[in-house]
Amino acid sequence: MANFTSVDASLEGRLLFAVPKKGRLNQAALNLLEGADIQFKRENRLDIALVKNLPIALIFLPAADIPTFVGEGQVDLGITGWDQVQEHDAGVRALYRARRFSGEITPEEEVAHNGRGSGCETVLDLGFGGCKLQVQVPQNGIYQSPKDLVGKNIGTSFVHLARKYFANLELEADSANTQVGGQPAGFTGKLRTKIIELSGSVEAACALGVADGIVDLVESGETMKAAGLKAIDTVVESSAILIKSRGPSNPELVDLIATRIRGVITAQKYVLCQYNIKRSSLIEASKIAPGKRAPTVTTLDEEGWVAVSVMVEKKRLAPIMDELSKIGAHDILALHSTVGRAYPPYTPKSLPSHSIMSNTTPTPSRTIDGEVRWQSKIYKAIVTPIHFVTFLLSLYLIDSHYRAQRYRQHASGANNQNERPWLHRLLYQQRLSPYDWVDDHQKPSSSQSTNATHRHEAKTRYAGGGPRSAKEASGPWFYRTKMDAFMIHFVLTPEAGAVQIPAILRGEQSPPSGSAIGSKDYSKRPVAVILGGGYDDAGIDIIMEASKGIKPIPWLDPTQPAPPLGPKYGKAMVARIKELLAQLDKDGKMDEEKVHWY
Ligand SMILES: Nc1ncnc2c1ncn2[C@@H]1O[C@H](COP(=O)(O)OP(=O)(O)OP(=O)(O)O)[C@@H](O)[C@H]1O
Ligand SMILES: O=P(O)(O)OC[C@H]1O[C@H](OP(=O)(O)OP(=O)(O)O)[C@H](O)[C@@H]1O
Repeated sequence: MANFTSVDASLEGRLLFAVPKKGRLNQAALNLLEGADIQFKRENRLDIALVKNLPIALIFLPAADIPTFVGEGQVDLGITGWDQVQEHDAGVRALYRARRFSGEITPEEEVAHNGRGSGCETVLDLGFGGCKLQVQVPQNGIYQSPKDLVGKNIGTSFVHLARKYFANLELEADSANTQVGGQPAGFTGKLRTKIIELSGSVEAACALGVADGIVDLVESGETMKAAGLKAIDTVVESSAILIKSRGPSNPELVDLIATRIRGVITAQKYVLCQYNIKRSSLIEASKIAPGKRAPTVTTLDEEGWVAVSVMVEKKRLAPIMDELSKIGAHDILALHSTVGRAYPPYTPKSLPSHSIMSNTTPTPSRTIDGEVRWQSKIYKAIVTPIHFVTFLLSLYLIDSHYRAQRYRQHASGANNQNERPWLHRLLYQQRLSPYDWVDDHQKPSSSQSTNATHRHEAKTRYAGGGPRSAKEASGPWFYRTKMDAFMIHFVLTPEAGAVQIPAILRGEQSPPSGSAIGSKDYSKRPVAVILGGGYDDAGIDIIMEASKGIKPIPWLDPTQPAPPLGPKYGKAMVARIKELLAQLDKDGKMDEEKVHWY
């Protein structure tokens, strides 16, 4: 039972969000909340949970009651089934119709109330909880069509929708009779069909002689079949939806949640399918799985073979994998859902060298040869700590080297420099780095003026730069040479990007994050999304789809030929990014939602 009084005060200022407390929609709704980074801890038996990272309180309610709470405006937002919203709507209409019949309200007042509907507005379809509310009768019984059930007993949990359905049937039957007998027809509010309200196990009603037919939900059809029933009509097709009240307390927060959930749904809808195939079959394979834009193709070391990554709708994955294997695709792998198939069945020899599976498939020495495995354990036990310590040491050395260099170069002018100026210049070639923050009250010298001013402008625009604290602003002349001054936020996976990037583009000040990299300064919105080489078209599509229409911004895609990975790679890519951004800025294209290659 809900303990509302004890948490009353803490609900103050929070958006109330109703979530199904049990049943078919419960787990999927909780998964969505987790994906949207809505963090909460639900105490045992308490039906209210305060969200830790947003001003939201979750209210756990039966799915059937959620439309009532949202419709009445006591709760701002809710997840429930479309069928439940329809049932609530039919109930509200029935109530006003009854009041009109009793003379309590006028026909005009009834129309006005109906115009306002149930008070619930659909925000978005959540893509799960798909089912149909169907009229069902005994498989071998005497009823063949819905009209055979007029005047009979109907068992259901959806009494209002069932009443509406049979009222229409009766009206149809009566008007047919009118045409024959010449009597006036019209629904009088008295239903001849008897609707019997049942709260569960509705399918048992016919066998037990309680009802002649039922109106109940069907998904797989297993329950119906097991109860010896068959469907003869569909009343409503349903899936889970996000609904909001007419006047939510915080419309911006409602939009934010909707955007995050939309991102999660997009990411859930697709999987990344990877496979190896002969280049000669590539065109045929692209017809089977064209991806959202185009498949990403990588040449393998084995002559004539390529590795392909492509985004595939999850529900079409199995037939697509079958089709691909038919035309000779090998090592088909679906990422993010851990579903995989290898054609032909895996043997170490059958793998093309350096194929996409080589990263994920254990090497023979690790999986087949027990002795080697034993040796490698000892080897690992000795070498891993050495690697770890060496890694930490090298980080320390790099950091202290650059820290010392920054101090030497910039500590309150030349007086504080340890070396003589000529030696300093010789050693460090003092010049601004691409990511420098140039202090506002410390104007660049005339020899640096054009570049530095340009850089200063670029910095302010592209990175939202400047001192991070008052101490830093009043401190010694300080250069920030680390990438995080330029990069606000770093995204690790397409799924994370589908949630995090839309949040940042919307201007959220504390968007969800899975990485410590980046300045995390969200006070200015970013001006570009720079896609790294680790994302292929499929991954990029997932993020872009979720971010569509939020803020027009250039998306920089590293699809041009690049130098091989190595010391030159980073520098070259950064130079290209900067060059492209400057060009887009010059051409006035920074406000267009477009992909540009760099
Ligand atoms: N078999 C099903 N398959 C998919 N979705 C379903 C199915 N049954 C119900 N639903 C959806 O889930 C919603 C909640 O139904 P469910 O029976 O799980 O609720 P509940 O709160 O547990 O109620 P009850 O106690 O009556 O079972 C339904 O309104 C419908 O939208
Ligand atoms: O077509 P199927 O996949 O078999 O699903 C249909 C069943 O699911 C729902 O009941 P639920 O299991 O939620 O329990 P209930 O009968 O107590 O409502 C519905 O009322 C059906 O009985």
